[in-house]
Amino acid sequence: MKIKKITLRHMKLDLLTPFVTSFGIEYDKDFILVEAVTESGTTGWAESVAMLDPLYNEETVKTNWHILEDYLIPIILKSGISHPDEVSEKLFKHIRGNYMAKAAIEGAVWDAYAKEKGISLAQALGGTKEKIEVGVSIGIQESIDASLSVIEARLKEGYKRFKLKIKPGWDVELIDRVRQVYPEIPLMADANSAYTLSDMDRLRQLDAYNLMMIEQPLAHNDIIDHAELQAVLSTPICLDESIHSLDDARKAIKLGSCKIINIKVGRVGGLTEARKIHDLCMESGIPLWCGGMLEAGIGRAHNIAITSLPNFILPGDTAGSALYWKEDIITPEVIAENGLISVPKLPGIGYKPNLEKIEKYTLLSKEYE
Ligand SMILES: O=C(O)CCC(=O)C1=CC=C[C@@H](O)[C@@H]1C(=O)O
Ligand SMILES: [Mg+2]
Repeated sequence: MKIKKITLRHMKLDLLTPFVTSFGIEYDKDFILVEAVTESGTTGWAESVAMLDPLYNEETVKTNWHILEDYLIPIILKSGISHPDEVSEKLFKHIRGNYMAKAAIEGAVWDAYAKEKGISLAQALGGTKEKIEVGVSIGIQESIDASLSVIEARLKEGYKRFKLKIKPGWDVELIDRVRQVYPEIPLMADANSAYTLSDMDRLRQLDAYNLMMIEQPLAHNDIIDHAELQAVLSTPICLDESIHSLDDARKAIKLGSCKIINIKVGRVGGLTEARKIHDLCMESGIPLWCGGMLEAGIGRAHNIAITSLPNFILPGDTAGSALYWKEDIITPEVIAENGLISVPKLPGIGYKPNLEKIEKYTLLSKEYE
């Protein structure tokens, strides 16, 4: 397979409601959309999950555009590709970091490859599920009552798991109140690195609430302190930001830094690496779930495909499009019915990019041949 043309688009979609975490507020979503056309005319699509500002990690829309334009696209356009695994294992191997940029173009190659084989992306990855269970990620609200109202609404929609963003001062009281109202719901907390080991006693208070996990309590690039914290917490730690590769996952498991891992395809450099982490975690008895980065429909489609692999045991963040966008850039939109999403059987990502909506939300586009 040979990619003859790549188009980058800087997209901007307005979130239905601002998304508040321990590190900032997102009112709308800027991201790069990658379109790759093969010599036989097949088109593959993927999204970069890099944010406008370097708040989740060091990558941004601008750094991605530079790495894609000056390094990754020239490599792809001059290479023959017999399998998408070659993109990360060979073609991009010498390029350090920039995982979200790499994942964006590797994902488009995977989509095109699956389409040329006439199989779904899920099938191409080795997925086994017909449906996936999904939950919701609920940002920091103006009040605990507001958080309770959001949970009530999502519970009625049938979502399978409730992730609450926490930070110092918005943690124990919040979880306590939620547990008073909802003693049994599958509940977890995501701290986005808002704590340090000095907060150990405060974090241990959360052990009283039967949380599924506490996600990324400590520094974004740490696995040592997380191992010390996990040794005293009965609640499983889930790592998100700390895991960028198969090697990071291996070391975190070896050290006992976590009992669960949140896979984000963009954070780990693409679907090939995500599948390798999946296989290691399956051998090691570490359950996975697929995290979200407020993706639009094409990114959500990739998340659905990877979540179809068997060790994605826990509900992920890939909720329905309607929770995020007035209108999505795919048809049909991603629909979660009673917290379940059917894994598409059509070739590739299984959702049709909506070119009219893509143009509507494109701020800038550039073609590379
Ligand atoms: O896409 C979703 O609904 C998940 C959103 C979400 O929880 C996150 C998005 C982006 C960065 C973080 O704030 C956070 C996460 O850590 O998972
Ligand atoms: Mg997270």
